[in-house]
Amino acid sequence: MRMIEARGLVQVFQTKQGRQKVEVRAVDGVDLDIEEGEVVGFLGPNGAGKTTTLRMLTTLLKPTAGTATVAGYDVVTQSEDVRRSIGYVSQAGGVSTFARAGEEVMDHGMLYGRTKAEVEKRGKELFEQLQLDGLWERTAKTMSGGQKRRLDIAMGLIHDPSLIFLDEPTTGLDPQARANLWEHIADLRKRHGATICLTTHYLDEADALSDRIVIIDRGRIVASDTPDHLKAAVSGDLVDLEIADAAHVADAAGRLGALTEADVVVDGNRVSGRIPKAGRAVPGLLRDLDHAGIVLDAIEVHRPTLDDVFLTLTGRSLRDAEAAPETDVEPVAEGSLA
Ligand SMILES: Nc1ncnc2c1ncn2[C@@H]1O[C@H](COP(=O)(O)OP(=O)(O)OP(=O)(O)O)[C@@H](O)[C@H]1O
Repeated sequence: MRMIEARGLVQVFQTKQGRQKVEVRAVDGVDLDIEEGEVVGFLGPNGAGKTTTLRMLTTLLKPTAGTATVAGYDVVTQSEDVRRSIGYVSQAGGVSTFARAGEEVMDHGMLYGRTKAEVEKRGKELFEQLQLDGLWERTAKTMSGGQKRRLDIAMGLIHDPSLIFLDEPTTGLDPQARANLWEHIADLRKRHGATICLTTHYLDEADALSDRIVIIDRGRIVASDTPDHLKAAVSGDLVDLEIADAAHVADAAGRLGALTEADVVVDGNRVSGRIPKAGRAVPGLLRDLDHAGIVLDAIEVHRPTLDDVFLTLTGRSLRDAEAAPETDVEPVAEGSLA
């Protein structure tokens, strides 16, 4: 079953910049098809439009233009049905600081029409699966960042949704808590066959969790494929040679250059270049260098990263795009359905 189908989704915010009214096209024509059981990571720099896309798909924001069905229901005309079918964990999280964790999760489940007995059973299962055992009676105020985030996820799952939206699930967590949460997210799919959409600006997170990565930049989808295909399609592997004798550097650069259409970079005794399928090409290169009497001090081969992919697609590195200053805008209106 197709869980998400979006065509031409657009979100325009009316904002003020000083006295002037300006329009921000936060999402600018997004088409998207997501099948049941897929884990899809939306990757892009701050302000790319990831959260806004998610808010339209979760019915929190009415699209300015375009259409979308989620779990088979239209996000505008059947928003109640969409909401019943999905779990949504926002960037800010949904748990209040002072309520007892177990009670709050149960209350949330009962909002979806589940009985007290059902939500208690399901809630306790989730606490165990998400390593929150012992915290049922505790308030979120006394929990660590990682525990709070896992509690947010328990809230998002209490009504057994088959489609889950996680907005930046691990932002602000330390590396260990992030790795732990990744395991839980991977487990959700394994145990429940859930379809998961998550947004992130962490390359390693998108890579580790997603079957498919949707790269978003300036409100548009610039690529959508498996992490391996994305990396293979847009850039070769980086081969970095350190030449023992400086007199051989130019010769080595020529031999590496014969394997690639990309530029070869020479820096002192180091020669590097991107070549497609390095695993296959490097043995031949080493034999060639050896026959020519060129001795290497070192060789390193790096698979392309998602940052290389982003750079090839947009001309900017994800890190530079993140660092770009945000325009200071004040929202005037948004087409909220809530
Ligand atoms: N309510 C709003 N009013 C005006 N502009 C908005 C509003 N919400 C978002 N924007 C703008 O829309 C653009 C997309 O924002 P969005 O939050 O969707 O990006 P994002 O990719 O999720 O980034 P982040 O990783 O920072 O959450 C940004 O330029 C943002 O400033």
